[in-house]
Amino acid sequence: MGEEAPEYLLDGLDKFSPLRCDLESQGYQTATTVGDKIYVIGGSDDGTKLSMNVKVFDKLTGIWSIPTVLGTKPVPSKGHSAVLFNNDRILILTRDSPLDDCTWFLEVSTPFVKEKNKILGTEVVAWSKGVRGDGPMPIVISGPSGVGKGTLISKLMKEFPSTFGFSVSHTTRAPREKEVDGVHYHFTERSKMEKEIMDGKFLESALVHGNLYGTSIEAVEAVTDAGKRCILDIDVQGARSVRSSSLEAIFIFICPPSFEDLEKRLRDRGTETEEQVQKRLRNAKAELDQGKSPGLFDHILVNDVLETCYKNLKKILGLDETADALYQQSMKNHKIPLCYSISKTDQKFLIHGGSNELGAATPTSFMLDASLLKGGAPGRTRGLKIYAIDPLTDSLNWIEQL
Ligand SMILES: Nc1nc2c(ncn2[C@@H]2O[C@H](COP(=O)(O)OP(=O)(O)O)[C@@H](O)[C@H]2O)c(=O)[nH]1
Ligand SMILES: Nc1ncnc2c1ncn2[C@@H]1O[C@H](COP(=O)(O)OP(=O)(O)O)[C@@H](O)[C@H]1O
Repeated sequence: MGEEAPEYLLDGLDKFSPLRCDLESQGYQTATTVGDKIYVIGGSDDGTKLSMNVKVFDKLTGIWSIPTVLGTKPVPSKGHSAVLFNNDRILILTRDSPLDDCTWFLEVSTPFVKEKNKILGTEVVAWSKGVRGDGPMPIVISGPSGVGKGTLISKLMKEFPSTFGFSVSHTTRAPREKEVDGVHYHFTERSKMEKEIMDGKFLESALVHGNLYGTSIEAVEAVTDAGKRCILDIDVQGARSVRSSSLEAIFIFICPPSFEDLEKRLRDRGTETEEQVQKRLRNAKAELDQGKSPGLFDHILVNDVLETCYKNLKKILGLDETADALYQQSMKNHKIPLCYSISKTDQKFLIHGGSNELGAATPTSFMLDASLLKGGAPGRTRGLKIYAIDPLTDSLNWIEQL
């Protein structure tokens, strides 16, 4: 049978009891030891719900520090459990939370965190939300200026408004006439954006046609937090950066039927000066070459007749969402109980919610299978499986895979 998971509550901090009292009074809840460090998580915001702030105690130096926290932390809950997982991240299970919002990972020494650590020169931790199965992967769409990326994305968002969400990039270029700040782009100052890039807030950034463009981690998370599948419209350099990051995505490159068509579309759009058009056409040649780089794009679509290209795009994205909608519903209907015990066997966790007061067929115990995890910060941690346990037999008899 499985080992009992240690109680990663503040009891682990006996040695530092004055600090422990202080931490308790501030609402800190769990302390997890990873190597020479203790990660203390919690914090009270309004007295009823507990927040997810992080403090780190270095056992070697005896110094507490507040790390740089990347990614969006879980919303305040009525409490949480913390269990070390794979020695590089802490599994956080929030109490009294719907199944689609209960599993989080605080990454403390994953490759992403180590890289950011090196760049920023400070202690870094990163939040990543756990999602079941493969989850819908973000979609990266690239292609030269004027090829029709925006047009295709708008069609998709219009036809499937609750399925897709657009990752709103930051840019230092000036807004076009009909562009709205925060909707099409976050229009920003160069120095401000450069500082935010240095602070690790961006998933990727690139200089394109003389301006700085970039995808913030927050932009991608805002879409996934809304339960939508994220679409990124970024240039080939950005696609390359995302490809080499730990964010798993589907990469699609859009080509024009001919260079002449591209030029005509760009001019007819009428949003650029002649000088800018010339620059974009010059860059288009290199982009079209790079689009063919082996292993970079999963799919190449020619946007000749718009409707045909759109149909092919939908085919690639496998737009049968019925099964997913049913699944999402069941994830919302089931909840991790307020009180539970948690035990761990290899990479599986048994969350035992005790007796079911209603005596009804509502599961209060669950099994979380984390043996096939992939991804992680700066994106979601995918591959989780959650099973509800039959409350009538209270045995390891999975009634359904949620
Ligand atoms: N790397 C990167 N490229 C971006 C981002 N946002 C937009 N782009 C790319 O920047 C280029 C110029 O975009 P834009 O100024 O809107 O012009 P348009 O493509 O002609 O409509 C396009 O190739 C976009 O795909 C971003 O966040 N990161
Ligand atoms: N298949 C197509 N045939 C003809 N014109 C198109 C097609 N797709 C897009 N367009 C037009 O080309 C111009 C550029 O498209 P847009 O979506 O802005 O490109 P991008 O976002 O790639 O820069 C727009 O005026 C758009 O209406």
